[in-house]
Amino acid sequence: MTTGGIEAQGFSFWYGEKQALHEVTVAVPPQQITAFIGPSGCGKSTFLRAINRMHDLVPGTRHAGSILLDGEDVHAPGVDVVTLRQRVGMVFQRWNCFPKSIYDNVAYGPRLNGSPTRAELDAVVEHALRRAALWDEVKDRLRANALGLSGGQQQRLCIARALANEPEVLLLDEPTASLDPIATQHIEELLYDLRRELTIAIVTHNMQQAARISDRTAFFFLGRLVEAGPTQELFTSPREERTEAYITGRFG
Ligand SMILES: Nc1ncnc2c1ncn2[C@@H]1O[C@H](COP(=O)(O)OP(=O)(O)OP(=O)(O)O)[C@@H](O)[C@H]1O
Repeated sequence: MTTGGIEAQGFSFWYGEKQALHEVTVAVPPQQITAFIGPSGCGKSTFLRAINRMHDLVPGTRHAGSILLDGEDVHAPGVDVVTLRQRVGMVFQRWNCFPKSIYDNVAYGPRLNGSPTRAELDAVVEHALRRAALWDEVKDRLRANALGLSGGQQQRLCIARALANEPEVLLLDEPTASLDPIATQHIEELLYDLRRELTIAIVTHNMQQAARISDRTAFFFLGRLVEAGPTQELFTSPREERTEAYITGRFG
């Protein structure tokens, strides 16, 4: 049985000559939310994107070490990147809905992956929208253009689009940074519920958010993982001086 557990082992990453990550070793356990925090430019997004190989298309990048998904190296030869990205969904700060109907946004992945019947597709779309806590708001206008939804609704639609592929892992890169507090709260509640079924990793600049929703927190600084552990422990009794300085606002 697959669980979606992730383990990075001595993972380093370069953009050309620039080394962005230095031997990161960290676990992202299943059925939990893991938050990646740290000052700007410390490598959080680089690490998140490496998990589903978003860098494959960036020329001049390379890595060393490994990132294991269910014990298998995501960079191993023979790994099918399309399948990997179905298993590991990604949501960005700036929601990126397609200029299509709400229905077609969610149906996009399942249509790409097979030839579902209309009834099957209807069921997948409804299930994904329900899981993303959006169904009640859009069920009467599934044919309307997604770009007419509010920012918070579009972000939940992007989550529904990822969920329609039945991923094991959901990666979110500052998903609420462009949202107002109410829309942010909706997303946080949604992630909190989804964590029972998925492995969730979230990059956030908002330490209150990390403290509110995550089970574990990993603190990055200058491309290195400084420390990782249960969120409450990390925030109340960090082991490292640099972690304490960051969470108490002394830098960053
Ligand atoms: N495409 C790229 N080409 C070259 N360097 C890059 C590229 N993307 C990121 N970097 C560099 O890699 C380092 C890590 O960046 P990354 O975006 O992972 O940090 P971050 O912690 O997510 O920052 P932020 O919180 O500001 O998003 C930075 O020095 C950044 O300038």
